[in-house]
Amino acid sequence: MCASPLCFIDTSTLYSRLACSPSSLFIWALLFLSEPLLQLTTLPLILIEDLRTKLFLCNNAIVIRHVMPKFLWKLQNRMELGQEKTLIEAGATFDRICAKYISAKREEIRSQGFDHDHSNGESEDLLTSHIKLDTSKYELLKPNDDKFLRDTILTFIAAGRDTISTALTWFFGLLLKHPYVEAKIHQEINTNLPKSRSSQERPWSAIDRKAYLNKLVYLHGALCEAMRLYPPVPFQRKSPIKSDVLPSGHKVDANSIIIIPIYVLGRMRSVWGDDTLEFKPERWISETGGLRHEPSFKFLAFNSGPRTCPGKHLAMTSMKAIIVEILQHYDVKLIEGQKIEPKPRLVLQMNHGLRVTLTKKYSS
Ligand code: HEM
Repeated sequence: MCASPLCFIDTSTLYSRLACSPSSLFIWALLFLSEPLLQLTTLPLILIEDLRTKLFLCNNAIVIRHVMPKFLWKLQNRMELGQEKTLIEAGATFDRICAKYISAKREEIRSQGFDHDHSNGESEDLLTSHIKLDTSKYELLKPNDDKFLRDTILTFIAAGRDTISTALTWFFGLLLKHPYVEAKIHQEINTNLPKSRSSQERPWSAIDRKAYLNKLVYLHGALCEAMRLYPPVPFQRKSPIKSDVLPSGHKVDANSIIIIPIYVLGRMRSVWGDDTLEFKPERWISETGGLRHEPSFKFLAFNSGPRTCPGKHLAMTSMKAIIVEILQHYDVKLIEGQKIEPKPRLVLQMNHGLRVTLTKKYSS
């Protein structure tokens, strides 16, 4: 039975809050007890909100650096003008937040003892594990340097936040226009996931939960399909350090700029077939019902080669966990009459966001 719509929301904002909020970090922490290095640090909520706004502004400013002549943005930077002023202010906010957080974390580690034992299953967050790095093994890493720790936090927050929120927004945009895909995902969830447990029962362990999510092959395929059509990182920019010849025979000079259009590659008929523009999760399912492996140099959403996204598995599992939670507890409907189109940015957000109604489901 469904109640009347609970709210109307712009999901792009919601997911970006979620991907940055302690609650999603909590979900991630639950899921990844076995992969402590991939856990994000948990920042206090009020700092997260400030940071979220500043990171959003940076996204625009960084794109402008790609299209504006270098001397011009460098001049703007020196004079603290325009988008560069935004970047400088965002940098200062970020430094302030990180400085507080790093010193609090160092204090916490000091009070618990450097060799605090985690063998009881208690997890260690990313920042803690970086502060405790064994410098005799990792000579280039500098755990005593706050700047190194700040840059590490920035890399993980920037790389994991907008990408996940964008992928989820496009996923729901496509899903809600393809009711048969939605029905198949519901069926897969109902078949594979046990109903919610009573309060007497032992809560799901991270391992149980990860194992359930691994069974959701069709959902996995649908997510890959959404990212094939709308890759959160729509292009990549690379430069060779010395002149070279590409496998295609093209010569490239040292420092020349090569743009790899991932959005375009995901839509090429010669790569994906005549139905390339259709949203077909079946593309990712093998004859035996398992996942069809597509090489990373063909499906480039997470990049390929030595710089492949290290958060790939974390991202896939956390996105599946979020989708299952939403679909199990809410009826999600697209608000009619909205224009859904991409906004060409560093991260491929929707131009006007995605407006949906959420109706809470009640079990009868
Ligand atoms: C849907 C989600 C995600 C997508 C589509 C994605 C995609 C990518 C892509 C395309 C790159 C390569 C960028 C380049 O070299 O130009 C990358 C790098 C990276 N990603 Fe992700 N990512 C996602 C989620 C995450 C998450 C959740 C984390 C960590 C918590 C993460 C951490 C990183 C890091 C640290 C790098 C830099 C790796 C390097 O420079 O070698 N990503 N990601």
